[in-house]
Amino acid sequence: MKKSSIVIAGGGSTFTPGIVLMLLKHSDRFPIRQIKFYDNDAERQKKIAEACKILLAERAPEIAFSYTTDPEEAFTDVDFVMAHIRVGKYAMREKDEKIPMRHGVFGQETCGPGGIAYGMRSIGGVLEILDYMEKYSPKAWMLNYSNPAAIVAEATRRLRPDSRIINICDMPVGIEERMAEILKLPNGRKDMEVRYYGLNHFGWWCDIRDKQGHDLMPQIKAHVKEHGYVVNPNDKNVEASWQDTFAKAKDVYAVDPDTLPNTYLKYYLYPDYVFQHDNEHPDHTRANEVMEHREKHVFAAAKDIVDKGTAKDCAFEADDHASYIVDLAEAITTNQKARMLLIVENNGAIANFDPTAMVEIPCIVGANGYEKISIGKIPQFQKGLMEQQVSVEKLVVDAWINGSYQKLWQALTLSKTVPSASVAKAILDDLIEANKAYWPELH
Ligand SMILES: NC(=O)c1ccc[n+]([C@@H]2O[C@H](COP(=O)([O-])OP(=O)(O)OC[C@H]3O[C@@H](n4cnc5c(N)ncnc54)[C@H](O)[C@@H]3O)[C@@H](O)[C@H]2O)c1
Ligand SMILES: O=P(O)(O)OC[C@H]1O[C@H](O[C@H]2[C@H](O)[C@@H](O)[C@@H](O)O[C@@H]2CO)[C@H](O)[C@@H](O)[C@@H]1O
Ligand SMILES: [Mn+2]
Repeated sequence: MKKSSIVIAGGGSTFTPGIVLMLLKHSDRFPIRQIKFYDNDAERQKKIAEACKILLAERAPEIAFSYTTDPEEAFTDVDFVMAHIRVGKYAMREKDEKIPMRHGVFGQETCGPGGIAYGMRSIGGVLEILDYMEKYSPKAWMLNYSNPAAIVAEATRRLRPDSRIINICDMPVGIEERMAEILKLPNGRKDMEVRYYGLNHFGWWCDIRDKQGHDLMPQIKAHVKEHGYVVNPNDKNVEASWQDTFAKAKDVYAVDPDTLPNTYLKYYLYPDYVFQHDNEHPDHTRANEVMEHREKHVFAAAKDIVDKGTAKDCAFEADDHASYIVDLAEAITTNQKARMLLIVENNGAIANFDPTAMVEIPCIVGANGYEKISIGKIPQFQKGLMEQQVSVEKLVVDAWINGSYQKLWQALTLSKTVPSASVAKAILDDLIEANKAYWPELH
């Protein structure tokens, strides 16, 4: 079987070790000849890369490994670019989450004003690495995790319509794993076949069946009605804020019991609850939790490997976040025709929704990319919510392309998470100040 060459863009990411371990774990179905890391922060990347260098030398010496900040070195001779950059890093995520709070609106990484600010930073960064890929490895595929995936996907649709980029998200993967646990399915989520529709971080399951075609929705709904997506309330491996999110799915589900919701809908259906909950500790948001936990844990594990000179018994862990990107790469490499949720241009897959919208729906993935599964007409409730949200995302891309203050004010004003045009303007003016080093100049 063909051996692939991969560059991980955002090599200094806290998720990089998990992806490397997942790649090694699945090397039988997706063999690799080369792994490279690319980042624009040499110091951050070096800490992760030097640890992964030791791990790979010990566990997979046949794989060529290198890391660089030089685009030509990074993007030459690759089959896949696995992209998970965070433009502005956690310092800017913290601002995305805290600035809206000053104005009575919740702050979040990818949703509401925080997601809009993040999108205005990410578009340039993702286009830059996509252009590097097309320059140095034009036949490669970019498998993009960089967030906010909805805005990044709309920007690449508009500005790089012919690019070989597939935008993905692992939130449905994580929720489906929980559904499978609720159902006690032996092979986890892979024992399910789902129909799902929406935008990224803004979607619903409308049909879930086992491989024999039996309807699994009633049993899952009965659980979610009582417990949300919480499986074990005492699971020490789940951070408290994530446990809250899984529990809140109960109230999100109550609004439309005909479907099962993505957890992110809580931000749009209960923005008041989220703000009140987060405003109990406005100086300590999710970004602070991630810096105190995941970032500290991953970089401490990397340092431990380098200090000891071995990755034996190291604390690096693979996670489901990584398996999805491997599934996608394998499906393309082996023309597997695997059924996967992707963020793709609608073009009629959802019959009564904007054909140019980037929607998250099941696709069949093979060597030439993907084919969309037809969803048909969606209900008025979801259609109305999605039309508002997709318009926000499109206005953000308009603002980025045209350097338009007016369009970005409209995007914030239109968001279901912002109460008025005056609050939107106050948040916008603060975000402009904080993002001077990252956003295009607005006029
Ligand atoms: N799509 C999904 O479902 C999903 C799931 C998890 C994480 N993510 C995303 O993955 C990304 C990484 O997350 P993280 O928490 O590990 O972030 P992180 O800050 O730990 O790592 C991001 C890396 O990207 C680098 N970077 C920033 N701008 C860059 C640029 N212009 N070019 C090259 N490198 C650049 C940074 O230096 C950093 O090393 C984020 O965008 C996050 O939102 C997406
Ligand atoms: O607050 P964070 O940085 O921990 O998570 C934000 C991301 O959350 C989702 O990804 C989760 C995924 O759903 C879960 O199964 C597990 O793999 O961890 C991931 C990262 O926590 C979401 O899909 C991403 O877009 C967010 O960036
Ligand atoms: Mn996601």
